[in-house]
Amino acid sequence: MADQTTASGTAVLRFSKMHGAGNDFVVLDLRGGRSAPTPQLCRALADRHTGVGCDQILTIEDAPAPGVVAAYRIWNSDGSVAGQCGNGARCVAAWLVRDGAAGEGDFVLASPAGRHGVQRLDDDRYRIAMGVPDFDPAHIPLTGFDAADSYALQSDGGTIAFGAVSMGNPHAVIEVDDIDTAPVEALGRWLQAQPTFPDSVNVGFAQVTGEDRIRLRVFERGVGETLACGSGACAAAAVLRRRGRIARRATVALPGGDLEIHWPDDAAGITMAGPVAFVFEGEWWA
Ligand SMILES: N[C@H](CCC[C@H](N)C(=O)O)C(=O)O
Repeated sequence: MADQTTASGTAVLRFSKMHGAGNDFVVLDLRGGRSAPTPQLCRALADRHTGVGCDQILTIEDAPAPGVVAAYRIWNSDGSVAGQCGNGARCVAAWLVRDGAAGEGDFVLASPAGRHGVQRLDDDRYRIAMGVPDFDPAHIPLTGFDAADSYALQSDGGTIAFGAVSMGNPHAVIEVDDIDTAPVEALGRWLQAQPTFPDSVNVGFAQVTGEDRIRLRVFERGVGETLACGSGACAAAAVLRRRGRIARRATVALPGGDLEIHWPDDAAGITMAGPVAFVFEGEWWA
């Protein structure tokens, strides 16, 4: 997988460090058929003491079909595979524009969650078509329940009510009165450990502050709490919209920044717009 070796023969892997609203990534260009990173390499790259440090590793890979500029895949900092990454999609888009691979105008990316239209809004802001939210429990996956707008589980501390949806990755959404006092880590870990989520789950804590505004914190699968979660913002907006709690356009305010979500109608895909940033380029000496 190395790009080159040092004079002493050490394998060198070039990477870009980027973030979208504080959700940070190590980006690897694997086009040309270079092999995917192992879970061990992902954990090493993600380590915030002995590695580069990131929430997820994003790989840029050869386009799977004409009309698609490139594909991307996602690994969490614990080495597990993720099916979607909204903030990461914006960073991949910006990376391809800077690389010259995306040409002018809008373009299409492929991910494990499907195809995604990309609109460049300006140098550091992109809109991604994130697909249609999937509420079918079998697709989340969520076991032991029929499809509903809200589910309930019994915990030692009482009943936990949540919504659930897939954006290509599993999300639970818990509506709270104040995200600043929500038990994000404790309840996030507890819900992730429930057998009802056989693939674990990303857990969003959402506070509705207006018909077009949500405050959100996300305890992510395979990472922990992140400063932002793009698919989590889409999931929270979809769950709360279906309950009639918010309008079809909403600003989702996360600790790392705001994302603009639009879900034109229930059968349509959700678009998510937000910032991207390049932080540095580097060489990883394996
Ligand atoms: N931060 C990402 C989500 C990563 C999801 C990952 N934690 C998973 O296992 O599904 C985002 O911006 O959508």
